[in-house]
Amino acid sequence: MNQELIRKQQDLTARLNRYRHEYYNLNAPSISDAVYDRLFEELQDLERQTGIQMANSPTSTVGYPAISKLEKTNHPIPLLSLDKEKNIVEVCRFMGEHQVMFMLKLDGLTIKLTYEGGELLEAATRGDGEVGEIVTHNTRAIGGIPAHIRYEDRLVITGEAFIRPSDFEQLKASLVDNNGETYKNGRNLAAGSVRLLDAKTCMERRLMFMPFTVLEGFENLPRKSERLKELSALGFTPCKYLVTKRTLTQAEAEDGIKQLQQYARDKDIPIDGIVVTYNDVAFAKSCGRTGHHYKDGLAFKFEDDLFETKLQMIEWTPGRTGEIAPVAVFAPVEIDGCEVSRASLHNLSFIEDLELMPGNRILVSKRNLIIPHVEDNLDRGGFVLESAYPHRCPCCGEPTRIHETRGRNENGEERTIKTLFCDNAGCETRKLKQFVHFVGKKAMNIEGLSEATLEKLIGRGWIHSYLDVYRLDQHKDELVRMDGFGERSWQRLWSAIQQSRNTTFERYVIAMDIPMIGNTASGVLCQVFHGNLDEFRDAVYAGYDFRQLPDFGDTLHNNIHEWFSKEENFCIWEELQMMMKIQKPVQPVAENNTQDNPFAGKTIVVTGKVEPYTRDEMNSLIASLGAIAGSSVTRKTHYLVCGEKAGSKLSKARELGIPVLEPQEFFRMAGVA
Ligand SMILES: NC(=O)c1ccc[n+]([C@@H]2O[C@H](COP(=O)([O-])OP(=O)(O)OC[C@H]3O[C@@H](n4cnc5c(N)ncnc54)[C@H](O)[C@@H]3O)[C@@H](O)[C@H]2O)c1
Ligand SMILES: [Zn+2]
Repeated sequence: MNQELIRKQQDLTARLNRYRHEYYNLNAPSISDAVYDRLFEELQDLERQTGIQMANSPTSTVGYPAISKLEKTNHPIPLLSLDKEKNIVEVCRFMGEHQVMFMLKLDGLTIKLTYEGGELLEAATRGDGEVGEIVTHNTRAIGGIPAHIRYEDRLVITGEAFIRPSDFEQLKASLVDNNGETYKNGRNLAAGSVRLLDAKTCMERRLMFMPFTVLEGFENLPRKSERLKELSALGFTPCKYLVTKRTLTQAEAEDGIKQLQQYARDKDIPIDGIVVTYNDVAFAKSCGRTGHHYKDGLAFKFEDDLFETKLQMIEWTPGRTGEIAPVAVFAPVEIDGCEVSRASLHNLSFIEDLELMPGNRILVSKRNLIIPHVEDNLDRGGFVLESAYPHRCPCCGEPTRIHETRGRNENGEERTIKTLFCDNAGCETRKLKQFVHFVGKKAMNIEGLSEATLEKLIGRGWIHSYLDVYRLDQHKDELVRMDGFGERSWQRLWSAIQQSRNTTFERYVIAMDIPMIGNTASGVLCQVFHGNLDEFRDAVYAGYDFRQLPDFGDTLHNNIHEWFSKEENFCIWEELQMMMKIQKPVQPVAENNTQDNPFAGKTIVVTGKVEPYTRDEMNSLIASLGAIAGSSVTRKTHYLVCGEKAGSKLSKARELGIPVLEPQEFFRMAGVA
């Protein structure tokens, strides 16, 4: 047993160290802070049980050794982390009768500033607490750092460089991290920016600095809060804090925390907790330290939304493409007042990565407060892929197959993704789901054909193919005698079926269920092929390259060609059309326009405000010119129409050498001015 615990401890130490490298050096973490913190606690537990602590354990070291081209500097007074606490009762116990400061726990990157003779000598990051990186060159690019101060003695302060949440929202649209992905949060962007070699780029990141501790200087003042307050007069903006005047009740402590949280929201300051620290400098010093933190303070972290539970089983259900989707079934947990006991596991690779087996303790969250998600497995080890999935389809019993595709995982990294398939075209569940899609709102839109009704109709053998839906009247007599069905239901259903014959290019294409062709893609196809299904089909057989269309890539291109290459698909495509009346596209292509305007067949992207038009109106105008309205600037874009307050699309177009048109010029060329 002990051996097993030690193995687990070593695995977890190695994993957490990998996460630290991603977080501190690459500024691109692959797991959330909440999950990191839970694994950290798990490791602390294991260390207590085994009585062993590795020299490189994250529980006894700070940050991570920095690897970068930046020069290094020593911290004679080590810069440590903070002990974490989620329980307010523990926070009150920690405070005891001491005077404490409640402070914002700023969420950015810690910087230490050293001044001598009133001049800024050096700015450095925390690094591993003993050795940090010199980032003095970037101080001019960070708001809130005075270069000269009216204080002649040596002054050393620590504080946080951060990006305001509202600034981050704007910046993230145009920036990517080390992996070429958009930044997940402002802390990663702030950390990446402070450590840039080039101050000019750093300047664009709108960083702010707020000091929270005076390490050296103002030695005559006995309290931390007094020393911090002095910094205001020198031109700094100290971190917001409250000082206790007497011992607080739990309710008062909670109230203080709420006040600070509200303050941070109002002032647009990013925080990930509240710091509680003894105010008396001499007493604080006497508290000592561990390898990880000083004992004079702690970080109260807001209750995260991770829930520990036990995985009971993995349920597998075939869908309409034949893909068999895994769902985790776990012991119910209450999240935001709802009981949750199931979460999608996406695919086989997701299960493999988490090494999930029934009986494991797992961490579950609700992402964006809606979708339950399995974040991590606390009991890894002993996983065997072969026993993780059913070798026969749970619906039809035919052998399953593992399908491998190149794709991206949750963090956007490219990798092989394994999915489980049932290839049996007659597999009942699969067929049922296909029909559900076929009659759905975006496809043929037949009201009254619920999944339950479809299941009955398929079960009685009345519908095998889509065509059978339109021949249901052959079974009318039996149908009206079916449970819960009657003459009136039949009339309603039959009239809905008849109405659905009057349909559009887009609906028809969606109903055919070509993988990944939904609303947007079918809309583009409708425009390009003038709402004409035959024109589209002919183009496919003539080898049309769909990659030239906006937002179409290799996958969509291949999906279309693959779909049409199957004879049974082609038959349905042709036969079903005979039962349909395809309406002309809503935006009729202005024939005379297409001939003599230069935009026919071109892809046009609009950015910024083009008064007095809304974006939708601009897109309709583009469509009426026989052109395609793209949503992002790529190499396939022909023109960018650039209105007021243009953003990153403009720089992208310039980078790619794509012609940029002023709105007036665009209207003139289009002949609508
Ligand atoms: N997602 C990941 O992969 C990953 C990896 C490593 C670390 N992390 C996150 O980082 C945390 C540990 O990192 P850490 O030790 O760098 O930071 P921390 O979250 O433990 O906080 C300690 C730091 O907070 C700063 N701070 C901000 N405001 C302060 C104030 N008012 N007073 C004092 N200090 C203040 C200080 O620099 C201090 O060093 C973890 O809890 C986790 O959330 C995440
Ligand atoms: Zn099957």
